[in-house]
Amino acid sequence: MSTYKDKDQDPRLHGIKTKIRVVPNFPKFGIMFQDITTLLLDPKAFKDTIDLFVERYKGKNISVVAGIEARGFIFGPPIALAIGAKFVPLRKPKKLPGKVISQEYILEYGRDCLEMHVGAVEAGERVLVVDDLIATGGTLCAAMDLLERVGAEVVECACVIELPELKGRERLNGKPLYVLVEYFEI
Ligand SMILES: O=P(O)(O)OC[C@H]1O[C@H](OP(=O)(O)OP(=O)(O)O)[C@H](O)[C@@H]1O
Ligand SMILES: Nc1ncnc2[nH]cnc12
Repeated sequence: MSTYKDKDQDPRLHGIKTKIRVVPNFPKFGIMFQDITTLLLDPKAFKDTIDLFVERYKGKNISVVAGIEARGFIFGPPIALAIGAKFVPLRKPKKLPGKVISQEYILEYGRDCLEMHVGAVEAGERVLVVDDLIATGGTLCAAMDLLERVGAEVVECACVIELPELKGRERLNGKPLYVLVEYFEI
């Protein structure tokens, strides 16, 4: 049996999790793909998602929301606008036109890399890192490494979904992670 478990009792969380479609065996056999495109089709559930993050981060003196390509680009910008922060895209290789710093990371199979424009984030800035999902945690780790290399302070990582069985949270070296829903395969 697979299921989502509520993080807390906020009734908006139930609506959000019912809108996430789980697609078995995509993109390969054995993966239970968490499809957030169905959440985006429901304006209330999408707005509730953004509102929950905004309620948590408003007034926390965060000047940067860093969103991870691709799905962090969906949730990050509305959060940034609502809390009065700038949005900084962390992109896959060779997409950003300016001077970049790069951080490689290990995936379950193979390697990938994230890049950030030099000068987009300054030393001492307080940053929220946003993505749709944490699985093994490799992507969020690379994002935090990039930001910390330029002297920024990562306040927290925020994701819509966590796959706790993959233990990604343990790879974050104690950095706080806030998620709205957890998905368990058993
Ligand atoms: O915790 P991890 O094991 O690192 O996995 C999480 C990452 O995987 C997915 O992105 P993906 O790499 O599939 O890229 P995409 O959003 O460009 O499709 C997801 O959107 C996260 O960014
Ligand atoms: N199960 C999953 N669903 C969606 N995106 C993912 N990225 C890594 N694992 C994933």
